[in-house]
Amino acid sequence: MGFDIRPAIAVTMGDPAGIGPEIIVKSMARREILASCRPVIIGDRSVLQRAIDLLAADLRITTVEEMPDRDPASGELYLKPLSDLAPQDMEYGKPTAAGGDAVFRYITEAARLCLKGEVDAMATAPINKEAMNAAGHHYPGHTELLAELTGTDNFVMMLAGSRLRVTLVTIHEALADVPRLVTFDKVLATIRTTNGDLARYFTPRPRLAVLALNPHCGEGGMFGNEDQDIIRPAVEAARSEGIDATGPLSADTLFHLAVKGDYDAVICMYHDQGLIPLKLLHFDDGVNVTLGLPIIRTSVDHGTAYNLAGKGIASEESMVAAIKMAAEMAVVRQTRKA
Ligand SMILES: NC(=O)c1ccc[n+]([C@@H]2O[C@H](COP(=O)([O-])OP(=O)(O)OC[C@H]3O[C@@H](n4cnc5c(N)ncnc54)[C@H](O)[C@@H]3O)[C@@H](O)[C@H]2O)c1
Ligand SMILES: N[C@H](C(=O)O)[C@H](O)COP(=O)(O)O
Repeated sequence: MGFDIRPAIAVTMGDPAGIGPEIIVKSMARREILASCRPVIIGDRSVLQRAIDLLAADLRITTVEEMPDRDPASGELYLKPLSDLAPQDMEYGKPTAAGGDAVFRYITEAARLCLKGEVDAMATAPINKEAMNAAGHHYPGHTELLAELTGTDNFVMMLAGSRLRVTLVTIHEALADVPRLVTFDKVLATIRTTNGDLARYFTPRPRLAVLALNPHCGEGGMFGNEDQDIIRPAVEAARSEGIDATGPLSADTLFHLAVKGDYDAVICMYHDQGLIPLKLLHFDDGVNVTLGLPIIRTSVDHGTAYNLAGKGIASEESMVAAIKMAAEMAVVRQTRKA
């Protein structure tokens, strides 16, 4: 049994100075979005209207307090307004603390709506983390903020495209800190969470590749001991729990095999180990998914792109893919419950 009506998806507007509002408007003009879900934007009326005007989109805003239990009419855009930004706080390419505070409220409200079951999932447009921190909200990104809001200890960042999925053991960390943060517990927790949520939403028995930290898996200790001393035991522990994990595997060749189809996801030790190959293949349509949360959250795989903001030329493909994936995950969850 699926939904009686399409799943409700809260779409947070992202940094008002970036491309978020315009890629949302472009996405909402796409037939496939309304065919898959009932979106409600959490954001700012003036900023959204500016994006509609910029793109000359045939859309009109309906302000809502609660998620309506009917599909929007053709061209109707549901907006839950949470800010009323002044002109100086919505200038293209100029992030401000007021904008950073607004995005914090959009994300917090979307998470609350998900936790209360008023919407089925959330999809986020890009934020500027520096602006959010300047407003006093000290989080490296959405992922860590949502983990705190939902009381989640074991959360994992996944970026996914049709050819490759990567998950990360460490996320927004200085590279110099990574070796210290790659611990047995963290690697094992990442494998478990990746396995659990991939099985729940994407593929019944995930085949997981676990990458080495060092070149050639440390070459017997010549280039580091983490692979043999930490990652290998964590993979063995996961295998003893019945998880189909293999590793540590040399990162340089592994992506070639994963893209050929040998693995359903690649577990990477640090941000750019995974995100460089992912964005190389899927910059246009990749989706960022936070695994391990009690709610469904997806996002674009790119940032605020200030160099494009206000020009109307930024691609909406990743936003479209993120909203559609959130809706698909909500349907899978609903079907499982029934
Ligand atoms: N999900 C998120 O909220 C998220 C993700 C990544 C980066 N960020 C934030 O965004 C800000 C800028 O980061 P950055 O410069 O590293 O990355 P960025 O993704 O904003 O820009 C990198 C390059 O990609 C281009 N680009 C990005 N999105 C595009 C799109 N939709 N269509 C066409 N071209 C696009 C930009 O023009 C730029 O040349 C930072 O504050 C960063 O923290 C947020
Ligand atoms: N690491 C992500 C990327 O490069 O796409 C990005 O920073 C998003 O992080 P949050 O989803 O935590 O904001």
